[in-house]
Amino acid sequence: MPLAIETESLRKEYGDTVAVTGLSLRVESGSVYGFLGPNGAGKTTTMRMLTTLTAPTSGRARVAGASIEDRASVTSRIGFLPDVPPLYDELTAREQLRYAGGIRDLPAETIRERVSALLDRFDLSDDADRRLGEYSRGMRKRVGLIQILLHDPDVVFLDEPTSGLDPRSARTMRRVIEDLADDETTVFLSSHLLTVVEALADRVGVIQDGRLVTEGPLDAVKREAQRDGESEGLEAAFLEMTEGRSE
Ligand SMILES: Nc1ncnc2c1ncn2[C@@H]1O[C@H](COP(=O)(O)OP(=O)(O)OP(=O)(O)O)[C@@H](O)[C@H]1O
Repeated sequence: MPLAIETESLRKEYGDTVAVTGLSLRVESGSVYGFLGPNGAGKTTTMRMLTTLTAPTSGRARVAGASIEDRASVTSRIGFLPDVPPLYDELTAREQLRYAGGIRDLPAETIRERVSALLDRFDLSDDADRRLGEYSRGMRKRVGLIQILLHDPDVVFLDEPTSGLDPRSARTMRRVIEDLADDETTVFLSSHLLTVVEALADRVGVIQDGRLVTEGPLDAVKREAQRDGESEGLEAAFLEMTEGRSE
């Protein structure tokens, strides 16, 4: 299996704070990788390094076949949905998406077709000509997601994709993530919502205090937790593996 993401001893310092250290990860193409950790563990920093938004202090990484030092190659092959999607309140969803397609240098006809098709798929066609300032949080997440799918990326990074969504919108988001994986898109999914990761991920990594404390297929991580713990499930695994180390 080719690798969609490969990192070697990635480290990021902010002044005296070590946000991420010794991070070595391998994510297979077409898989869904769940990246779990409590607040401040280093999830966002990792995603920002892998999406070339911030440079590591040391270490190396390749994403979608290119080094993260080669910003243009990486960004042309990936999409990144941050926790709060970057949208212009004064634009309508359709205007925002056409603008985003233009930044990607997509042909106008491709933009028109893909924007319409994706608005339809995400149930936003009826609201496409309303201003984003009037959109709910869930609707904004969906527009943010369409925005990063316009150029048909090989790898998508989703930071807390279901946070703040009602159950119905969260279910839609989970279905979209499944569809992406079915289409061979690699999904790197960061969340502290264990249910999301448990439902979707092939492999999981648990990060705590900037370090990867466990990594592997979902079943193996669960088994590891069951050997030590009393209760079942990834939530128990997660709590076991993060709580013990924060003292
Ligand atoms: N720009 C920055 N300047 C200084 N410190 C930072 C910066 N970004 C992150 N940090 C610090 O790095 C550590 C990791 O933060 P990060 O945002 O990556 O964690 P996280 O796992 O994404 O947390 P959350 O779930 O709360 O978003 C924290 O101690 C944080 O305070």
